[in-house]
Amino acid sequence: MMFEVLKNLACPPDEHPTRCAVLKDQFLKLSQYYQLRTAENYTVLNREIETLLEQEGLEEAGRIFYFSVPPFAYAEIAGHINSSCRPRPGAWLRVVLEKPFGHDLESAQQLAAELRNFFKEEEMYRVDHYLGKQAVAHILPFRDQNRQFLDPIWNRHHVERVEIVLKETVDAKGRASFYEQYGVIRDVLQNHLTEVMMYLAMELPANISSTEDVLQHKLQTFKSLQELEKTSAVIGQYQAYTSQVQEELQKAQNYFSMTPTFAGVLIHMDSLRWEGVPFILASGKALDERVGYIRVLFKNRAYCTQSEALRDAEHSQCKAKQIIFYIGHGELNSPAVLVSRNLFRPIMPEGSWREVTDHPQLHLFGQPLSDYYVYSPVKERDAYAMLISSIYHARKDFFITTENLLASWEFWTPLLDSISHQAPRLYPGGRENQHLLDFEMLGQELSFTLAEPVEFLDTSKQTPDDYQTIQAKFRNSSLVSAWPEELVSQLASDLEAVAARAVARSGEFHLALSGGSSPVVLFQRLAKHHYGFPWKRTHLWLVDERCVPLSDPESNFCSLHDHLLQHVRVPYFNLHPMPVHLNRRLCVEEDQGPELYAEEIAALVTNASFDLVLLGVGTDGHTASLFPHSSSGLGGSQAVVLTESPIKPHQRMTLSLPFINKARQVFVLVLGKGKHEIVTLLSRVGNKPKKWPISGVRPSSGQLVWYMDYEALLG
Ligand SMILES: NC(=O)C1=CN([C@@H]2O[C@H](COP(=O)(O)OP(=O)(O)OC[C@H]3O[C@@H](n4cnc5c(N)ncnc54)[C@H](O)[C@@H]3O)[C@@H](O)[C@H]2O)C=CC1
Ligand SMILES: O=C1C[C@@H](O)[C@H](O)[C@@H](COP(=O)(O)O)O1
Repeated sequence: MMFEVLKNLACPPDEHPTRCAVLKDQFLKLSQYYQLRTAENYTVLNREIETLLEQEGLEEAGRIFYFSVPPFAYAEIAGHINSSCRPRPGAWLRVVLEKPFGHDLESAQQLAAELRNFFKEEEMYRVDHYLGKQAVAHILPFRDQNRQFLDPIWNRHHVERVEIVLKETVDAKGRASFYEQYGVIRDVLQNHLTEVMMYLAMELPANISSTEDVLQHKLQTFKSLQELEKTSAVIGQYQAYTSQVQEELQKAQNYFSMTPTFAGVLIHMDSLRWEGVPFILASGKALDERVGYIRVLFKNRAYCTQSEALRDAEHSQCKAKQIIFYIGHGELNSPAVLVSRNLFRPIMPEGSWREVTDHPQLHLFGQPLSDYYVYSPVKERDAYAMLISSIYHARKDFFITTENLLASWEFWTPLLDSISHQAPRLYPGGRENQHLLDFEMLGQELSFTLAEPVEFLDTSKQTPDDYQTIQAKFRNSSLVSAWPEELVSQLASDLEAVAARAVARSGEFHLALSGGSSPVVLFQRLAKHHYGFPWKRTHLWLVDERCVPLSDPESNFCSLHDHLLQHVRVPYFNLHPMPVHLNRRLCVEEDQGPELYAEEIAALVTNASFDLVLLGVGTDGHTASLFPHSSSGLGGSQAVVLTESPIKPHQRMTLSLPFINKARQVFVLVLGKGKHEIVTLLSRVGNKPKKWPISGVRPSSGQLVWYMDYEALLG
């Protein structure tokens, strides 16, 4: 058995064959093979270690246990080590764990909790082998040693974008049982590429050798990551994957895997340094080349007057400016750090990195190699060799702590959930992929640049007579129905048309908007597709508000700000948030917030009649913050009232039903299967606002239009 293992062991490429044979021999002498199944097996192992130490007259420094076992076995093995195999007091214990460390936040928390029962944090070494790769391990030292050059430019004013990429030519053949449960985001992006991103984006600690400081700065960066939406990612799957899964997992011929083998994800950060800078993470199997790199591309604002022929070719300010940490493989076929010559000459540690000056006729990222200062390691080292040596030296810099791990899962899990039923784009694999997987950024969203070719379309996704918008009646009012994207696009266009008519008529447009999740897609659509919208003439009012500070993420105004206002130019004096936060108190009756809002409306809106009110519907039939059996707002003469919601946050401020009914137009947006039941019920009931407040929405002299997607309408 040991000989079999040894046959497959290789020494580093620069090790002389004779010395390699000696090393293997030594390794064999020091190795013993035990099968560890029962608690007794571990007790025997412990006894034998102690006997051996005694025989050799050695004092034990410590023990390393390397868990090269599936994660389901972790807890059991950890328990045995803890109870029977800990070294004597004074000697250390180090356990090495390999990913996967969970599947999502919940499973990672569970695994972490199980391990915590047996090991202290400092005893655990969670491996992310990318942190052992030389180019990655050099990011922080590079940033540290080149502070003088980087300080002014390592920020949103100078960085155009950051790309962190791991492309592979291999596919998942032979590993389907693992890969099918994980996919590329869990396999590569959640760990390797995220860790690299942290090294690039974190604030640099004064002392980069302080593991604790590095960790704290990393955690701070995790906090600044903007939440990922479904539209933050594009996913693909190589065509042969499903048949490999069918074969390896003995699945039926009609089994289709939804596991992505390729993903591109767009990440933004809410930090002073990085706000607005796109971080693009991409990885995939069965791609055209094997390469890993990190590319920081700087903005180029120079205009060069002289013709190209007369410019200093290497240092011209008109050339692209970039810093590349080349992880390996690809055209260079070795790790490297490259800095555009028109940026600065980097300071590199002499003993471990050397400058490469004989440039082959290579082009890297659009530039000849001679345009860069190029450095490569003096001695190439395997990532695992570096990590294992760190374990011996108790250096924890390159390992993943529990906090770090959970912060990463917390960030990725919502995206993983939101795309779990999304069909990945199929790609043929290798060079044949051509431009199929190219993607582009549009604001906060990513999309493939090419439309999906017909031969790859998954017919199960096609919808009957789709993409047509149905015009019909619902509760005797106009109904527009379509698939969600078309519906929202129609609603946004109709809204712009209403705005244009109102501005033509009166010079201004008074629009009252609801909160909650449904209008968010509309806000995003308006922000990104309606550049002719008369925002300067638009007054924005709130239909309802939660009694929280306006900066609270629960606040409707905050959501309106994040998804719409920050992208368009509405004069600030045309913004009318509800006064829920007065005298440092939230919705206190004596503060008379509702009365103040009603006065503001009366002062600015002709006849106190909004041009357009946008509403939604809750599954219980509530609309605005008017809930079933509410004691206020369903009748009476008040324009604005305080109400109680059955769900948190309970206190609300809302326009009243009679006041909503004064509007010139009311649009009701209803999205999703979850609303089908209430829609069916509403199609049958009359005017019963006490039971179902939405049923009382009947503008007295205005128009009501329902915008419902097919799932809400047809289930
Ligand atoms: N970095 C990566 O992408 C991947 C890492 N891994 C990790 O690499 C390691 C090895 O993976 P594979 O060789 O594919 O795993 P495997 O499923 O082939 O199992 C490895 C060994 O664990 C032993 N084992 C299973 N249950 C055990 C138990 N209760 N007690 C003691 N031994 C037990 C098996 O006998 C086998 O020798 C694991 O830690 C795994 O999580 C696995 C796949 C991908
Ligand atoms: O951790 C992983 C997941 C695997 O799917 C992937 O093939 C490897 C790539 O690592 P490397 O060959 O070192 O670039 O890493």
